[in-house]
Amino acid sequence: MHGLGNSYIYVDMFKETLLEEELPLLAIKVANPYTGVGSDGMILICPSEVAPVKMRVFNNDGSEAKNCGNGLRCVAKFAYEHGYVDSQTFQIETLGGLVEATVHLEKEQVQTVTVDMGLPRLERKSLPMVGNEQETVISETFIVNSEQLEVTAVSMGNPHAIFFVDNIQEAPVETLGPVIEKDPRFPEWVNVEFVEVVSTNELNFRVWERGSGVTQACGTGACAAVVAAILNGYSTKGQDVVVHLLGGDLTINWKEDGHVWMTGAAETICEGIFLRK
Ligand SMILES: N[C@@H](CCC[C@H](N)C(=O)O)C(=O)O
Repeated sequence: MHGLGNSYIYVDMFKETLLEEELPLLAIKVANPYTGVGSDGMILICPSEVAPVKMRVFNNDGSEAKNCGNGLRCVAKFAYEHGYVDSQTFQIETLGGLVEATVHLEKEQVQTVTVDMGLPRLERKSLPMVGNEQETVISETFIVNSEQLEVTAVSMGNPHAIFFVDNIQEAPVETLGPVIEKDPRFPEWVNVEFVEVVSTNELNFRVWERGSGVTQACGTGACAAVVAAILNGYSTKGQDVVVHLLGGDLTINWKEDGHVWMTGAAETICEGIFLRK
């Protein structure tokens, strides 16, 4: 399945049994475009004790992440269309906590999904980012490869470093992205986003994802970008902001109550059997 081209191989753990220790290598194998299926990683759709369904996310380097916005929309679509939930609004457990998803239907098929992504966390310890644990990181000077940038750091359950740029076409995604991803100031590494402000309700966005590299879209990253834009005075809370990603658009709203809402597409590509060797 994919959300705006951010593709994962989804495994239905209501039916499959996998050993915990084989998961990282399996993610690497299925994600390989030459000897596997090819994807940004692997997502497990699991039974949960606290919600109808639980999501586990593995990047294509085998590392496990705590959250995935595009993955949540696809898990919601899968759970609804496979009858694992009995209403259009339901909770999904993630390693980052519980979120609420609402599926929107056309002819009984889920086309788009809205997810209450919860509260962004801004203190350094929630990323984590080195420095005073309680401090926030808003437009802080960040020198990398002798270049002086300004970073805003936001956790959406997973860590994001956001850099505002004048022109998205010239954003150094593939050059600085991998360097910042593994910068020691982020001990658990970080997702790196470059954002161009088009207007108060429109952003252009490119991402270098932790553990996966350049992807077509990042749902948690788009949420973090809107939070960062508001923290930096480019936009305001309580309005829809359209984020243009390589794979399409997401609508994000950081509401007055502090919750971030994300709406966007979820699509099934194919279903099949992966032969494990
Ligand atoms: N593509 C995702 C995020 C996947 C996890 C991320 N690479 C991490 O390691 O935190 C999204 O849509 O949010």
